[in-house]
Amino acid sequence: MASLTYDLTLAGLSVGGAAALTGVGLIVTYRATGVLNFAHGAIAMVCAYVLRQCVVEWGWPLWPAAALTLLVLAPGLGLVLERFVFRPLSVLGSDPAQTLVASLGVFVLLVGGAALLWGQGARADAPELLPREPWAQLAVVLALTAAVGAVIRRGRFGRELRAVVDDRQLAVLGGIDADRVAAAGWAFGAFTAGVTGVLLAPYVRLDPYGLPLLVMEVVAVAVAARMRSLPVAVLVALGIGVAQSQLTRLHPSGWGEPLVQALGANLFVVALLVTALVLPGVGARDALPRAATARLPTPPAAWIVAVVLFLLPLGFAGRDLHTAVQVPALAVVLLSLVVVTGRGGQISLGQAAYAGLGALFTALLAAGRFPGLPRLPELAALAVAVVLVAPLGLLTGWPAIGRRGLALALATFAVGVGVSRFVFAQPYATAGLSLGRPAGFTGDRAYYVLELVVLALALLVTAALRRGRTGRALAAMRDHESGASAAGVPVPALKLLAFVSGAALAALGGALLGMGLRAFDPAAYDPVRGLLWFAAVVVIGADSTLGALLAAALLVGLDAGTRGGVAAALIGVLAVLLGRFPGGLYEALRTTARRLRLRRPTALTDLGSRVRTRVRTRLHPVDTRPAGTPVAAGLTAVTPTGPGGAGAGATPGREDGGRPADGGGPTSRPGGPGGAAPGLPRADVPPALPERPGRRPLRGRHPFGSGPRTPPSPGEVTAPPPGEPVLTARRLHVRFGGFTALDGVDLDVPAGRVTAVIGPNGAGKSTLFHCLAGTLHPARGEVRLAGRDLTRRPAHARTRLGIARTFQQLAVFPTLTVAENVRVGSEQGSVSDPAAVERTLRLLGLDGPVRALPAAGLPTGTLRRVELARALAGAPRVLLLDEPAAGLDSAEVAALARVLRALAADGMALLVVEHDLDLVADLADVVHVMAAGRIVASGPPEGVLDAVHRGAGP
Ligand SMILES: Nc1ncnc2c1ncn2[C@@H]1O[C@H](COP(=O)(O)OP(=O)(O)OP(=O)(O)O)[C@@H](O)[C@H]1O
Repeated sequence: MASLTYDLTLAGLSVGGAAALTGVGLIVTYRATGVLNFAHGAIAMVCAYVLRQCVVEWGWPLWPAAALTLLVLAPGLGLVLERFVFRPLSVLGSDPAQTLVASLGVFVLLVGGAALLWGQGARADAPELLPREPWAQLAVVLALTAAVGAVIRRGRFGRELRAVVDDRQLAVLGGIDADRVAAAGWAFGAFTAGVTGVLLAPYVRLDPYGLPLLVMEVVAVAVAARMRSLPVAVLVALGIGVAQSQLTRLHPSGWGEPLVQALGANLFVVALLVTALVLPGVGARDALPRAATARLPTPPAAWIVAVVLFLLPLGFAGRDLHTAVQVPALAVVLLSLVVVTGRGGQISLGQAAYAGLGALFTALLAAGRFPGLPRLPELAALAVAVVLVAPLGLLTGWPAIGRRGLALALATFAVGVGVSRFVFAQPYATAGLSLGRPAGFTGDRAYYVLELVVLALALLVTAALRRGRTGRALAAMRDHESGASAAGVPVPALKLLAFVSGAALAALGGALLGMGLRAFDPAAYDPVRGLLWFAAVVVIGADSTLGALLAAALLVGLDAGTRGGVAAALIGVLAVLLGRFPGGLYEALRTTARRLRLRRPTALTDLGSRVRTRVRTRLHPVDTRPAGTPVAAGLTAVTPTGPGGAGAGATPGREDGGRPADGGGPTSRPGGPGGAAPGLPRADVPPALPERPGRRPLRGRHPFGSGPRTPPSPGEVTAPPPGEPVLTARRLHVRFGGFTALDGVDLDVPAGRVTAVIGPNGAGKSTLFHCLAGTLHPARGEVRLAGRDLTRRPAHARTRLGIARTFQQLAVFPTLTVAENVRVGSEQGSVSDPAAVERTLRLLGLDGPVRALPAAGLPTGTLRRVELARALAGAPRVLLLDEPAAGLDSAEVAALARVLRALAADGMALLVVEHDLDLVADLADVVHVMAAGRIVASGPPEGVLDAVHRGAGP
């Protein structure tokens, strides 16, 4: 027994050593470049294949071949990837999620390339570099770890590496060559990948799909070490390796046996699930790259072409038709990614798991083997399977609530691998399972017709999820998650909806795929397929249904028409280049076509431009903008000016009757009383706003007056009269670790007043703001809206109850138009008033041509107005503004101040956190001064600001 323990420990150390090497390589690359290299396993596989090629095929001696593979090829591959893939991305200033897609692209490219070069079959003759007992391998691992640790801790390179990791830009300013550091990181990471591949290949299957996946399964080791500590990674790897091999000694009887066997073979996968789903995520702030989710309008002609192309196979016969049967099924699977990733902006690398579960459940139901359910005909089995798999979408939807970017990629990848290893690969679930086609559709042609019908239904579902209120809310969530929350979008519920509907669609497509092949084939739902499908949808245009159809046709058609692996290689190349063509392949083609058209003006385009110029002249009779001026900059000319419009002196007076209402005092700004400010509307007071002071707000009434009144819904908060606190905070305490950021703060935000909070950096203003907005929950204390306790309510719920906010860093939804941005705000608010959008657009001078423009690329001044309009469209009672003047010029600030004063005069409670004391003096009725987490002075602006100016304040 003792010798068995010893042997198993040795075997475990051997596996753990390879895993440790992977962990060390991943950590070094991540620390040097910020990239979690999903292609690590693929590099390992390529190196193993090259060594085998040299030794077995060409008969080279082992050690020179190994030296060439590990010391030249592997680091060279790393350098090439750094120079041609990842450095251009970092030069383009891309976000980390872009590099994630690129590294998936490299993975897919290398896997596809290997399949092309060496075929898809497994090789059992990989040369052994080191003896079978693990000591030599362990020595290599420990020596490498110690050397890397010493270099990082002591050498000059280590200092540079730490500087680059801490702050790349600062390091570059300090004279460090960050590219050199990144190149070294990539070269070393690729070297460790090569060593791992070469050491593992003789003991596992060497094939293009299996080995890379095996290597990536041990990513848990690096994640457990928080992508930092090399010793932790090595210890965790060795520990799991030994535990996994010791598990093989256990042989419980009954139902536990297959479970223990599965655990014994897959403990690294369990670790991956735990680290990805339970531990807090690494790199959790990255979103999906904008390029991957750009807005893609599809011309109707493209749809006609697609319909014709999808009908064509009905004229095929034999093998061609049999192959074509896979296309609609795969298209349905890819549509699931359009919903989850394209529209919802959520990374999902585990869709293959849902597709496979759809096929497996259908097969089990049709065979009468599904526990607790009778045998069902195929079509009924398909429908029930979809219903059963849909809630399993929570497996990835739930982690998505708190995770983004890399952390979400890892979580969804973990689910994909977990389902594959613990369900699809287990004989108890899949042994002897066949999957027939529905009666009446057994022939390929009839089955293809059935698939087309299902595809049409799936397209309708996808379209419904991408249009209207849900579609806009999903796009808002994709574009700016906290902005969407602030607009009242229930982000967690929406994420669950996206993943659940995505799982249902994937299950539907997966089951069709299985029926097409007349078998449940686990390999068809391998996690590597999940990565390939994700990359395919992203590169072709994630938010395009047509893109999904095209991707399906490409993936099936290319592999069938050429050698297996071509489609993967092509998708990989495109994913690697994704940073170069924003919006994906389809958008790149459209842009190129547009440019070509622009270069060759025709009589028709001349005529078109003349007509457009005439229309514009009529719309902008006094528009003297120079060519190229953004449309928004000319809005002043088309802004309607109703009673009280056109500015001068129209700003309502104050109840306090104190300071001049229109900036006439020493704090007044350029732009003048009522003067038109560029970028902000001349109509600084909305047409429907009251001109008399102190108008009392009406319950359920839109702040801009004349719109239809909606009766208050049950539970809706009633606004108190002006001057009375609407929003109150009592005894707020917030601690960050050992640091007290808020120390018993009390605050009242009264109706019809502008309340300002000022203070030095770090005083706690933003923390207080977050507590009021619901993005932070205080440890103690309470927040109430008109007496109603909101302390534990999330941000979107507070918005729905009447608290709107804007952000210091603009929170707009770039892929939505200006009008759609505002609609998102109106649709989630407590008062559902369709006219609110129009009135709000008019109020902020956004009702001209700019309303139809996507927000992306508009000037900051316009975007500030869009954000404010979005906040106002939900008819809030309280408006929280975080540094609203950030990024505006002084004329825009003056115009903004006029709008805000008008809102307060209409009864709204405004809270402004602001550094600009001139604006505070101009705008506020009450000023609170914060210092060290407390409110240290309060009062009217004159007294408080004078004290601050004299230095008596904090
Ligand atoms: N998430 C956090 N973790 C740790 N400390 C934090 C966190 N957020 C804020 N702090 C600390 O709490 C204190 C108050 O921060 P806060 O951002 O509220 O100040 P502020 O008055 O808004 O400053 P500024 O005007 O610079 O934005 C600061 O010392 C800040 O470093």
